[in-house]
Amino acid sequence: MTIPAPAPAILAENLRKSYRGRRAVDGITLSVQPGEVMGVLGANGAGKTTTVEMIGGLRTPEAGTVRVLGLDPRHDRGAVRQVLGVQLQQSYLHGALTVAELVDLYRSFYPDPVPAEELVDRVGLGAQRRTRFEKLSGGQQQRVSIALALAGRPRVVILDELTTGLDPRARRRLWSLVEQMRDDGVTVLLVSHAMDEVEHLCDRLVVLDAGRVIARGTPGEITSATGTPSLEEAFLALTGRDLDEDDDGSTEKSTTEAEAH
Ligand SMILES: Nc1ncnc2c1ncn2[C@@H]1O[C@H](COP(=O)(O)OP(=O)(O)OP(=O)(O)O)[C@@H](O)[C@H]1O
Repeated sequence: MTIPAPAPAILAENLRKSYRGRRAVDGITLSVQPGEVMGVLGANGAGKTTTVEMIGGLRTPEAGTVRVLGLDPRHDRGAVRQVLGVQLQQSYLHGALTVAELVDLYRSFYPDPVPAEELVDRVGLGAQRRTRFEKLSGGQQQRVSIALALAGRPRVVILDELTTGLDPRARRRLWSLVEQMRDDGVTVLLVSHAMDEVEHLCDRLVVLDAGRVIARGTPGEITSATGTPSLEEAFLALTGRDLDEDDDGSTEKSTTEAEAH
């Protein structure tokens, strides 16, 4: 007897989105299995944030479908909010509120939230509980937005640029947090620029370039498919640019899918 594969925790098919007539996301399909940590890697402007915002129901796709645990984030908003936690790149949080007030506010959205103290301690902000959000450092603000994404015990989490701008100790702390999520069976979609982060945390990844998936697989599968010794060199070989270079869509590039499996 064959055991059927579990339904994907995230399924996005043929997503498209343009801004002022220019395609930012051009037919992206990805699926993430329950409990998997999936990386979304790409240079600046490759379409990573637009993709995960569509998956999170924060942006409306021009075409394509999204399901999170079988739910449509745009039509089943209430139900999706109970199972999905989103940490966004830009923070829309109210600067005058303290960490404790923000945590209390977000906890109030859920029937069985994580206790406030545990949430704040998990991201290492116990000492900043009474500090206003606007007075925190960039890294501390990022950690608040992660704590808020975890407030409702989500089964699926989207993390956009988890550790950008953080010092090495803060990065390691957040990596442990993601490892803990994985141990708890949480599905994670992780947008990143950082090769070491993706290699360390992700079971599989998609590489985006100019709004398309140009490679997918485990970090090992992608490096061996490109015949390169490291993920960084695989990325260079696939895109012809390094991760700090902007993707302004004006350069010529391969649009062939280098599927690693
Ligand atoms: N609100 C917007 N209005 C107009 N253009 C946008 C908007 N958001 C994104 N874009 C453009 O769409 C393209 C993809 O942007 P997106 O933010 O999705 O890429 P990204 O891979 O997340 O980049 P980064 O790593 O810099 O965050 C870029 O060319 C960007 O300039």
